[in-house]
Amino acid sequence: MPYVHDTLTRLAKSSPAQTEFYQATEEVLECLRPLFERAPHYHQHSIIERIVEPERQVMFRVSWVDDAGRVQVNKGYRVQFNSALGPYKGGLRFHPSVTSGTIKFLGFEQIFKNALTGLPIGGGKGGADFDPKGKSDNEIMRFCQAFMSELYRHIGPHTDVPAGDIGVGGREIGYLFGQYKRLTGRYEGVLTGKGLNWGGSLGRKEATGYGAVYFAENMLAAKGDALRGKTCLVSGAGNVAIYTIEKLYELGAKPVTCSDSKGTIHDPSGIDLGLLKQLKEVQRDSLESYLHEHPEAHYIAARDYPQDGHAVWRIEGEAAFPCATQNELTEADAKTLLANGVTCVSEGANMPSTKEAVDVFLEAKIAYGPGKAANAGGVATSQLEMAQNSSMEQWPLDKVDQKLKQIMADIHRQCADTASEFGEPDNLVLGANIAGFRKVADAMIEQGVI
Ligand SMILES: NC(=O)C1=CN([C@@H]2O[C@H](COP(=O)(O)OP(=O)(O)OC[C@H]3O[C@@H](n4cnc5c(N)ncnc54)[C@H](OP(=O)(O)O)[C@@H]3O)[C@@H](O)[C@H]2O)C=CC1
Ligand SMILES: O=C(O)CCC(=O)C(=O)O
Repeated sequence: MPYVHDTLTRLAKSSPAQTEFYQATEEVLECLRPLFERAPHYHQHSIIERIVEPERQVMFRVSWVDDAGRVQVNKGYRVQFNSALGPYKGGLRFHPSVTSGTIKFLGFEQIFKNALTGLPIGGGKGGADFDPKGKSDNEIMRFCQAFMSELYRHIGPHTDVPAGDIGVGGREIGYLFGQYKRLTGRYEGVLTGKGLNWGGSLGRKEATGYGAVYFAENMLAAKGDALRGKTCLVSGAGNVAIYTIEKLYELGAKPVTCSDSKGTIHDPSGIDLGLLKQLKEVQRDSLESYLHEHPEAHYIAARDYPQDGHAVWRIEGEAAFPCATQNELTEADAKTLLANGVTCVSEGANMPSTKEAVDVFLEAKIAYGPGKAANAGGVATSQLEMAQNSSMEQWPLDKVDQKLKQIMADIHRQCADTASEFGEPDNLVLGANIAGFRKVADAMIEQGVI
């Protein structure tokens, strides 16, 4: 299929050094080959050439004053990738590793993820190379205010609705919302993940992690299995990891690991969830402090990780939930997971498995849920927050959770049905990419050349 190859070659030339973006586009476009054979009209409308180009990208300077009175400067980004299905929707990431390529890969993934939810949301993403670690609350506030002082002119409840991602949680959304309100004079649903007494939705904080566990339960049910009684490996120790662990306990599984950027905790008796929340949500402390309360647990410092992978994936378990960051699970890790008896991998993070690791999972035909399907519960619940904001309601937790459960079951069904339609019933990567793409591509064709 020359145009898949040509598009990838052109991207590699026009977006040099954007390796994560290239990785994400290559996976999607390669999966679309069998669809293009059956439906040549997508090529006639140049859909893939259009879909890999963001509709709009803004890059801006963020200047702010630290506690010592020094002026600090960061780079800010918002990529408004595709609005065929609705207003741009996607989180903001504050992390020192952020580049324009990171934001583009996340925005590209978001297009298909949001389409899979079946809700009217387009794809976008943003962020900054700002490191929230070690900053005071006042410094975080001044940074967020400076960031929003530029971003506010590009967003709105019917245009583009940002939310959280790595380094952006309830505290940051609060400061960003306050500054938007001050600059525009409008109290409206321009961000999601808001505080519960000022427009937030019950269940949004928990939704990504809960959704990744619901997705795993759906994948296992299709194979006549369940999470109950399984030992589970979770990476990360942030929003997604914490609520993955919480839901695993609720469903009768035993999560035994978590990790942050400095190291991994392995607690064979099960992660102490209350302590994890205290350390990460309240104290913003390193995971090493877990040992003060649980000296019997094991701590593996990042410097002692295997050369070719991550410590979490070398521990024995039956189901795995990568919930930290991109490319955190290598080919060697994937092989170790299989050798240790893992039969289910559900990705809470975005693109956490390298391409080679994904190939290992697909080859083995285990229950493998790619991030754009398995972690879609977060953005889906953000859309439920938008719906509550526009009708000036707040729904009870039960209602939000029931909707989340249904959305995750529907996403699983769409991915599985589409995979079967294309002759690879176990390949949910193929299913997710084709099912998401078709919705966006059809809408783009119906809306004309824009
Ligand atoms: N929040 C959401 O609703 C959604 C998030 N996601 C994805 O889930 C993943 C986690 O996000 P979230 O939990 O919100 O973020 P948080 O900032 O709450 O937590 C991130 C966790 O991952 C660790 N981590 C981050 N970057 C690295 C790195 N480069 N190396 C090692 N560890 C790292 C952090 O360690 P430390 O504590 O040391 O910083 C932290 O424990 C991301 O891939 C995100 O894109 C996907 C869908 C929705
Ligand atoms: O809730 C949202 O709008 C976006 C969540 C997100 O960033 C993601 O799905 O990766």
